[in-house]
Amino acid sequence: MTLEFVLSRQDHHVVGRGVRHAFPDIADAVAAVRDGRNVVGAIPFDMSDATALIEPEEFYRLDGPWATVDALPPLPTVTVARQIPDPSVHVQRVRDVVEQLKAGVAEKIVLARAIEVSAESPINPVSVLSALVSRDPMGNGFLADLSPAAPAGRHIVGSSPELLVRKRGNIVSCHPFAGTAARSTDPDEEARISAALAASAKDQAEHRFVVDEIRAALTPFCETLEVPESPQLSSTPQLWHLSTPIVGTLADPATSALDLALALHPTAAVAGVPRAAAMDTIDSVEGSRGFYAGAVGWTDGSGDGEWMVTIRCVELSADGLTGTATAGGGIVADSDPDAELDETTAKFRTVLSVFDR
Ligand SMILES: C=C(O[C@H]1C=CC=C(C(=O)O)[C@@H]1O)C(=O)O
Repeated sequence: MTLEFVLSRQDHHVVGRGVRHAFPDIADAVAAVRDGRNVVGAIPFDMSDATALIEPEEFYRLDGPWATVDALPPLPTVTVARQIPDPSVHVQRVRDVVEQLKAGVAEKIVLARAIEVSAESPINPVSVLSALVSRDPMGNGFLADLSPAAPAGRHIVGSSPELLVRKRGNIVSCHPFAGTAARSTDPDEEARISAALAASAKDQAEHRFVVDEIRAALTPFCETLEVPESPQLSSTPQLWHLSTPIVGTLADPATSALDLALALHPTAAVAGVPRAAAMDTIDSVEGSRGFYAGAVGWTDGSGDGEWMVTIRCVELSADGLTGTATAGGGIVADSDPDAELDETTAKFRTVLSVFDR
């Protein structure tokens, strides 16, 4: 049976194989969960686009991060075919957005850019997933077949550190990330970089927008909600981030993880504040984001589930010969456009480094 879906975390992983039913329309997926069916897959950034959600034929959850015993094809060499847009255009876009923010159009807007790579032989999505999970001490990784959203055969694969929402029984948790600094191999530099990130007023502001928005979105669902006053430092192999673990108890335990994901998505970690103004700017500046900056995850027939923010990822074409990685960063009024370009470059390393020779 084909592998349609994997979500790997440090303590467990979920796999979906085969397609019993595809849900290009999110409302059908929500109804399926209410009927006690398992739903897995990917939700696009723009909810008016088709979703890539399915009820798999086989659904299982096991302890520990995902790993495979199958022999996988090695990853091919890739070359950068295109940058979308050219890096200088991205810098100019950030400059323009900073001016808009200063003029009061919005308070925060997340801008992204893409790198398209060409491969000499097909990139196997499972090989990418395997490389990503084995390199991440947190065991984070995801793979989703995007066929339900057509055209068939595309996959999105990545390693996101950002938990959009998890629901177990009546406990709901979120772990938003926003505010970034590239890591160093030098321990003294590492200490300096992480301390500077924790002390950065610009990054703290960027982060606060996300936490405030999540608090507001979760409050109507919760009996209790614990939101720490200030963020903590979290790391991935490439980056330092500010992050805030949020935990609540649900007023109605029948609220599913998918219901909660839809109430939260897209957060200000990928869109901005106010959301509508940010989405308008993103749409007019970048065009469609597809599944980047969406949500990827699962909800089982009991309503429990887990959804990650779809970042640090690459979308693979159906023939596997092209991969498009996308990375973005939150822009606020005092953002530095050149630093924002560097930040996206550092974020691309998560997925593009798997092709390094
Ligand atoms: C939008 C992305 O990252 C988000 C998550 C963590 C830090 C972010 C930042 O510092 O801007 C972004 O909000 C991305 O990786 O493409």
